[in-house]
Amino acid sequence: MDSSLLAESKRIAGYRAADLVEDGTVIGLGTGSTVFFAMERLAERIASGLSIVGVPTSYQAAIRAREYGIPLTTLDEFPQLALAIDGADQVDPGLSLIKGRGAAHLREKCVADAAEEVVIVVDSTKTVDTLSAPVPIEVLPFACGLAFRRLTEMGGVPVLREGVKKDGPVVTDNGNFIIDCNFGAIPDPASLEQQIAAVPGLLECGLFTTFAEKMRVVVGEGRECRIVSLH
Ligand SMILES: O=C(CO)[C@H](O)[C@H](O)COP(=O)(O)O
Repeated sequence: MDSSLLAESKRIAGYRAADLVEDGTVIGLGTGSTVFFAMERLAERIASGLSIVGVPTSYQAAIRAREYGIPLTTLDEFPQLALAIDGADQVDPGLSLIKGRGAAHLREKCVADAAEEVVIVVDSTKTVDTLSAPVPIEVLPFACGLAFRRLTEMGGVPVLREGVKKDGPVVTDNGNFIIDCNFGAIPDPASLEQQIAAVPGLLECGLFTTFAEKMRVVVGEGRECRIVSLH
């Protein structure tokens, strides 16, 4: 997909998701370029009278939301959210996801858990038959060596994520490191998510397999979009 069609696909998905937001609600604001389009549309709706408050999932989301004039709060203040809008890196037919390109998946998973409904916005290049992208994993720096050992024992190929315009490892908004672990094709993402969660020091991985029942995925393709859910 060329870059202008890709941007249009993201825009159409983001706008459609923002139109699902109801007045008077508290919503999760995910991280990434597709969610920015949802924020752009929310800003338009706020200018027309929509009243919402957002819980940002990252510094990036908070900064952009402020630029758009979206009022913000915290998950501590509102541990129950009506809806969360977020992006994804891959989506399979059972609505399992890989997230975390932006290293924000730990907070994104907390916000998805808090939300009654999760709306995922993607362009059509993100839909796959089987998840296979490297899985981002937030790791306690103290446990990095152990994490490499355990992930290798699981059959993965772990790589410490390095900064761009910053020497050394990426440091997350929570002060931790990110390992991108390549498992090849992932036929049973729920089982892999559980295995990773069982390793001390691995704080959260980018596999999202437990939210499918309350999820809608808005898939943008050029000027069209479709909404996928399990029911
Ligand atoms: O998981 C994420 C950040 O941690 C993003 O939501 C995901 O990477 C999608 O980003 P984009 O919409 O820019 O493709």
